[in-house]
Amino acid sequence: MATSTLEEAYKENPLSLQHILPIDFQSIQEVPNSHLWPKINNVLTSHNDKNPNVPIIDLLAPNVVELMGHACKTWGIFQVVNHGVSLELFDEVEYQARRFFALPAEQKVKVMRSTSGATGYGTARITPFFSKFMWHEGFTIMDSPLDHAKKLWPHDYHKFCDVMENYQKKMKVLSFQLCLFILNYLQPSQDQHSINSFEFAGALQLNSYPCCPNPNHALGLAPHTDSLFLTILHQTNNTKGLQILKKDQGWTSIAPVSNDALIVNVGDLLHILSNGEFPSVYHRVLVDQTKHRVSLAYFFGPQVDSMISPLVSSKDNDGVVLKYRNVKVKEYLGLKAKHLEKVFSMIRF
Ligand SMILES: C=C1C[C@]23C[C@@]1(O)CC[C@H]2[C@@]12CCC[C@@](C)(C(=O)O1)[C@H]2[C@@H]3C(=O)O
Ligand SMILES: O=C(O)CCC(=O)C(=O)O
Ligand SMILES: [Fe+2]
Repeated sequence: MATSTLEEAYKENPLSLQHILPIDFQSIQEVPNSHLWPKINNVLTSHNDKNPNVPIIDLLAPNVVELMGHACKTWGIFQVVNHGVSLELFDEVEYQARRFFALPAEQKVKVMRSTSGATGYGTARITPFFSKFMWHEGFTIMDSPLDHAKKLWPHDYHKFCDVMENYQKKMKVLSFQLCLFILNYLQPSQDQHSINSFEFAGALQLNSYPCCPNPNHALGLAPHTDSLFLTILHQTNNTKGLQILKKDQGWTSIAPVSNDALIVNVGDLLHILSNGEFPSVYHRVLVDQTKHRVSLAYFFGPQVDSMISPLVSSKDNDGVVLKYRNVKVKEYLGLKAKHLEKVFSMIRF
C-alpha cells in the first residue's frame, strides 16, 4: 500500500495531536484517570468441549479450503500452522519491535505519525471514539521504514529495516495464499471478481502493551473490528491478551496454541465482499500487570482505489439478497474514520 494512497483515505479525518501521542508509559507509576476504564470483565473463559478454542488450520491439509471457509463463517478468526514462516523471523521482528518500544519517549516522538498520516509511532486510530485512552502504543510500517529508522538510529538502522521488510514480504505472500483459499470457498462465478481483479497492499503494525499497574481498569485495545480483508497476528507464547466477542459466550480469550501458530481474523472488507457470510470479528486486548506484551499485526487488503462488491456465488445467483452496496476501499476507510462501527449501516441496503 503506497503510504500516500492510504493517507488519502485518512486525510479528510485528521486526528488531533492529543489523540496520537501515547503517554510515557516508562515513567508512569499508576493508571491516570485519562486511562482508567470502568472495571473490565476479564475473567478468562476456559476452553472445553462445550466451549472450544478457535479452529487451528493446517495449511497443508487437503481440505484446507473447506476448513477455512467454515472457520470464517462461524468464528471470523482461526489459527494457522504450517504457514512456512520461520520461528527465527518472529523472534527477530519481536526483538526489533522491543528495541524500538524501549527507546525513551523523546526518541519515539521523533517518528510520531502525522495528524493525517498512516505510518509512524502513535496510539490506535480508533482512539477518538472512546472517552478513555488505551494502554497501548503502536508503530505502523508500510513497505520501508527507512526514513523513520534513520531518525532513530542514524548509524544503525539497517537491521531494523531488513527485518521489517522481510517480515512484510513473508506476510504478503501468506496473506495472498489465505485470500486464495477464502475466495475459492466463496466460489465466485467466472464473470465476477477473482483474486486477479485486485491489487493488494499491506501494513505492519507493531503493538506494545506495557505492564499495567491496574489491569482490571485498563484496556490494551478497545473493542473494534479490523478494516481490511484479513489480519495476521503473531502473539508470543506466554503473553495472551486478545479476546473476541463470541455470541452467547461473551468475551473469550484466544489462547496461543504454540509459538509458531498465527492468528488470522476476518476484517470489514471481507465481510462486505462475502455479503456478510464471513462477519468481521469484534475483538479487544487486555493488559497484564507484569508482562510487557508485544504483538505483530499485518493488515492485508485491496489497494485503496479498488471497488468492493459483494460476491454472490453462481449457485445462489438468483434468490440471494445483496446486503451491501459497492464501495471503494478509500471511501470505506474514510467513512469508518468518521463513524467507526456505524459505517456498516451506512453501506447496507
Ligand atoms: C492499515 C491499517 C489498519 C489499521 C489502520 C491502519 O492504517 C494501520 C493501523 C491499523 C489499526 C491497528 C489497531 C486497531 C485499528 C482499528 C486501528 O485503530 O489502527 C487498526 C486499523 C484498522 O484495521 O482499521
Ligand atoms: O495485540 C493483539 O492481540 C491484537 C492487535 C489488534 O487487534 C490490532 O492490531 O488490530
Ligand atoms: Fe484489531
